Amino acid sequence: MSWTLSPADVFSASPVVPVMVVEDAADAVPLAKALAAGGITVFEVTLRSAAALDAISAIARELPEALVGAGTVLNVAQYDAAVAAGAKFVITPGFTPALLKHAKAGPVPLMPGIATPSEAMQALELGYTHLKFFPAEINGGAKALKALAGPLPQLRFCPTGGVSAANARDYLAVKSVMTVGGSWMLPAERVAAKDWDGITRLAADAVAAVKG
Ligand SMILES: O=C(O)C(=O)C[C@H](O)[C@H](O)COP(=O)(O)O
Repeated sequence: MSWTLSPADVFSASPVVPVMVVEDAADAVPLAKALAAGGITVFEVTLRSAAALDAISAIARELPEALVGAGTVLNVAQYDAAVAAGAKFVITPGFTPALLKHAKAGPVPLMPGIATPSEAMQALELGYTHLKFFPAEINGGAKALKALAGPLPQLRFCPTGGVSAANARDYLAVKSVMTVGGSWMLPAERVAAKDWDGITRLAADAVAAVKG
């Protein structure tokens, strides 16, 4: 692999990764700046909106010291598009062998989503050790992840999906968990209202919550 960054660099850059859905590309930079003011400088922009690639480009350009990545990447074309837009890492909800083989030869790290031991083993077999546990809470939460990670100590995880200020520390207490992902610090209604100060407060609260 000739990735410019290691997955460990990404997972260790912040104890919490905000999962962003950006509907209007003009919101991308103010939203990223609001999160940065709250102490979070790693961003996962999901490719679930038409504005996502423009949002990634804008954040990469305006906040060069931050780490902006793409989420919800489902196939090789989206991996390539995310890289072209300036994504420094890629996260997926699940994986296909084709996508993992493609990303291995690509320039930026990919962290595949898994939910079962067999999926974790397949990802490991394909050379991937830093994985997203998704959807985390509905699959049994921190207890389930601890049990899953037990026989796979070489793996590291970012649980995402249902993570909140209330349970983030339970996940981070699991030895294999390096960071958690979630959208709780940027509720859609606050983004729609351009309540950047409110989002800064929620981001600061999230950082305080994960640190305990
Ligand atoms: O699209 C992806 O790749 C995802 O990561 C799915 C969800 O957007 C995150 O899991 C956030 O989930 P919540 O924090 O529960 O809102």
